[in-house]
Parts: sequence; C-alpha cells; structure tokens
Amino acid sequence: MSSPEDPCYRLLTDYANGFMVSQVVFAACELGVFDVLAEAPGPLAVAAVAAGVGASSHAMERLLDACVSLKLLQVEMRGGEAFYGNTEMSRIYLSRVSPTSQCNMLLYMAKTTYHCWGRLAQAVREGKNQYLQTFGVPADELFSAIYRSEGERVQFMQALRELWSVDGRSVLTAFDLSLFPLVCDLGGDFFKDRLPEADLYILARILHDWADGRCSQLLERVYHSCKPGGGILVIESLLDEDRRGPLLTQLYSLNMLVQTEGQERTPSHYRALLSSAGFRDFQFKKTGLIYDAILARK
Ligand SMILES: C[S@@+](CC[C@H](N)C(=O)[O-])C[C@H]1O[C@@H](n2cnc3c(N)ncnc32)[C@H](O)[C@@H]1O
Repeated sequence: MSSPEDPCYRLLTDYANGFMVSQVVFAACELGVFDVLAEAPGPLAVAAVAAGVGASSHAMERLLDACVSLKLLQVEMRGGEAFYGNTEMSRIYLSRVSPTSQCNMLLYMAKTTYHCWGRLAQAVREGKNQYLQTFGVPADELFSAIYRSEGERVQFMQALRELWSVDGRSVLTAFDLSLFPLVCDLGGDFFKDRLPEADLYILARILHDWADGRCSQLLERVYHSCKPGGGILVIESLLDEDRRGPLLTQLYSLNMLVQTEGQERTPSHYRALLSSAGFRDFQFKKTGLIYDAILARK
C-alpha cells in the first residue's frame, strides 16, 4: 500500500535526492568552507565563514546547516548564535591542508563526472561515453577528451593521487612484491612506445578504461617486455563473479560507460584477459576497500 511511511517510498526519496547530497559536498569543497574553518583558531559564525569564502550569508547558513546534518560540520550555540567547525571527517578528508584530502577528486567529480552522469540514459541507449555531447570534445582519443584543458589535466592527476593516500597501502601490501626487484609504472604511450623490460608491471586503474580488445593489446605488449618469472600487478575494483555487487563497483562500471571505453570486471574476466596474453599463476586479493589486487606471472 502506498503511503509516506512506506519504507519503499522513503528509500526511493533517498535515491532521488542523493544528487543533492553530492552537490552539498562539492559546493562546500569548491567554496573552501572546510579550509576557512581549518585555518580559523576556533568555530566561526555564518557571517565569518561567508566573508572568508566570499559568499552570501543567508545562503551560506543553509549550506552549513545541511553540512551539519551530513556530519561534515559540527555546530555549537553561544548566546543564541551558531558557531561552526570541522568534524573529524572534514578535517581528515575535506580540508586541503590534510595529507589525505580528497578535494581534487571531489572537484573533478563535480566539474566532469557529474556532467557526464547527467547523460546516463543516453549513454545506455548508445552504449558509449558522453564527452562529445557533454563538453563538445570528441572522445575518439579518450584521454585527449579527459585532458581537454591543462587545468582539467592537472586536476585529474591530483585527484588520482588523492585516493592512494588512503587506499594505497592496502593494494601494495596485498602480495609479497619483494620477488620483483625492478618495477615499472608505464609512461609514454603504452599502446605504441617500446615498453622497458622489468620484473613487475603495475597497472592501477588502467584496464578499466579500455574495451577488451585494447586491454588484450596492452597486456600482450606487457607480457612481451616482462622478464621471465616476472609479473603483472593489476589494481582494479572487482565485481563479484555473479555481477550482483558490490554496488559501488557496479556504479563505477556505469561511470566507465559515461566517461571511458571500458568497464569494471569480475576476477574471471580479468583472468581470461591476462591468460590469453600469456600470464599464469593468478592470485586475487579482495581488500575489502574500493580497489582490489590481482598478481599474475610470466
Ligand atoms: C584512471 S587513470 C589511473 C592512473 C594511476 N595508475 C592511478 O591509479 O592513479 C588512467 C591513466 O592512464 C593514462 N593513459 C591513458 N592512455 C595512455 C597511453 N596510451 N599511454 C600511457 N598512459 C595512458 C592516463 O593518462 C591516466 O593517467
């Protein structure tokens, strides 16, 4: 029976309004709210935050109050006036001075990812990314579209680094890599340039950008350059074998649809790609975090 108390209706309302929550985080980050509060000697009143970031006081009050409900800020009342400060979450992840800040990733999501997601239905219809329609940039050369200006390129690079400040240790300690003295992080054009000989090649969030054919092309090139007994470490977010989860990886796979030529894959899909390039002796490690690790040997 339909009613406002119906849990299905409440869930649907949460889903429908989810984008507003993302936008509150993005806007507070873009405005520098968490930075002004991190620099202040103590909690600040609305007017001080608004003046600090150059924004309207009455609008800022609504943004700050929504941040409090989302646990991004804390508030204390003094003499009937509200004073706002960062919470542990915003101190660690949203203030730019923090070594584990995720601000560049959030700004990249706000300025690029979010706009491509606005065309998700069309991406599903066409089965391809939406760079041309969203930004007017042809996506034939995928990364020229992602790096469509120097500012975008720098933002994306900084954003990529931020994740590893939190998740890096878990993937790099998933296996004993001491067997591999010479490690290669591929630069140049890995589809065209000669790849250097190495004991271990690390491909983190590379294969998910590309369709199977391009992945095979790259993996064959890596196999050819890899020293005998060497290996390849693939770091990706793994789908469950039955593809029923995790939800975040399913969403990331849709993100690959709207933004790239690739997809997120199951362990057996990666095994098939790697073994047809010649790799063997597979080890899979689910980290319990966003990114997982696969080690295979030549
Ligand atoms: C999703 S990012 C992952 C970057 C990094 N490995 C990480 O996990 O943070 C994909 C990277 O592939 C790089 N890339 C795309 N095409 C390339 C090519 N043909 N040759 C070399 N690198 C390329 C992009 O510049 C980008 O840095």
